[in-house]
Amino acid sequence: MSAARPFLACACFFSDNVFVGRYGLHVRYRDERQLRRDHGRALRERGCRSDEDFGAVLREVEAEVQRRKQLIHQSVERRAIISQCYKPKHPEVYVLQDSFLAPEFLEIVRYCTSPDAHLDGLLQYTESFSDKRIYRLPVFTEEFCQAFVDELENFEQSDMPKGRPNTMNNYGVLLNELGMDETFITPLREKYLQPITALLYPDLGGACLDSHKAFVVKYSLHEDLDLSSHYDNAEVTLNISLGKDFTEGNLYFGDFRQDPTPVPKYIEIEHVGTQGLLHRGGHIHGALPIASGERWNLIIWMRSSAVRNQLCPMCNKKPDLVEAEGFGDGFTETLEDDMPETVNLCSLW
Ligand SMILES: O=C(O)CCC(=O)C(=O)O
Ligand SMILES: [Fe+2]
Repeated sequence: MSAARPFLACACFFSDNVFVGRYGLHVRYRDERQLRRDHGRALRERGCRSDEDFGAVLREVEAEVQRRKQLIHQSVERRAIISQCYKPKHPEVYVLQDSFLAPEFLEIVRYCTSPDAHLDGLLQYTESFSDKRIYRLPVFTEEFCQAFVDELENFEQSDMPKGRPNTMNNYGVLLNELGMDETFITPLREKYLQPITALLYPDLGGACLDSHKAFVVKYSLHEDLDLSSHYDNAEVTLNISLGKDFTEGNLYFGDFRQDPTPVPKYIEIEHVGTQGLLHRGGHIHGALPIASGERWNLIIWMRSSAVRNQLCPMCNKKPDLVEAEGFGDGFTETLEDDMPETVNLCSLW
């Protein structure tokens, strides 16, 4: 079974999807000539005109590639330091309990795990947005969200080493470094979320989401205000609003990555405290700037090795597998025996 195998990453992490913040553009980077050839025009169109401008982009991209190369090692070190030295303010929030979850969410999970559960039945419990396969559902209680954000602020104010949540968000917390994967996020994914995603996204491996990357992102007026358009390194994403109070900062969604239209139509969706939005990871989206307050979200990028082993969602090629720590990027080695003529996404459905 794939679950027993170590999780791996795709080598494209060290060259593809490098975000150039100042021009809001994702680029691929092998060397300077290739960067000019592949992205020179798009960069010029966004205002990168002089040699100095281009030099600054080159330095930013090279620094990001270097950061990625050191990432695994540094993350392991941070995790060790945090587990030895950090004193949680709310130790109880590290271990998932039913009491953290909204009664309506537990009701949805009960429905999805019942023998006759079906998609139309589930849709009675959730709010769906147009035909985009985006769903809103209650997840946590207010009390849990408050205690969790208070805990994260305590961590933020501590002198513990902190990593960036992903290549685009600068502020937030990587939950595996806080030691929350085993006791919180994995049980949440396996026991509560998977019955739901199995009905909503069977074609994306929703019944066999076997790993994740979970982090909290934070926006405030003097930190990140918004998030540029992107797609996630995930088959299915859950984005839960933890508060605090904020105005504006809606999410927007455009096309599905593999299905772009010439003029994408965007829809805006408001984030409601304690509630989650489920969407396909490959759905292009971003967050509009907040106008006041602080916006904290728990993001869970859920991955299915059965799906991504066929095609890496970040480079759109057969993954070039490289070793990784923990869940890596959710790939596993595919053995000859696993490969029927047609891809058996997952034996559970
Ligand atoms: O801030 C948000 O609500 C969106 C975050 C997001 O899309 C991401 O981190 O992948
Ligand atoms: Fe995202």
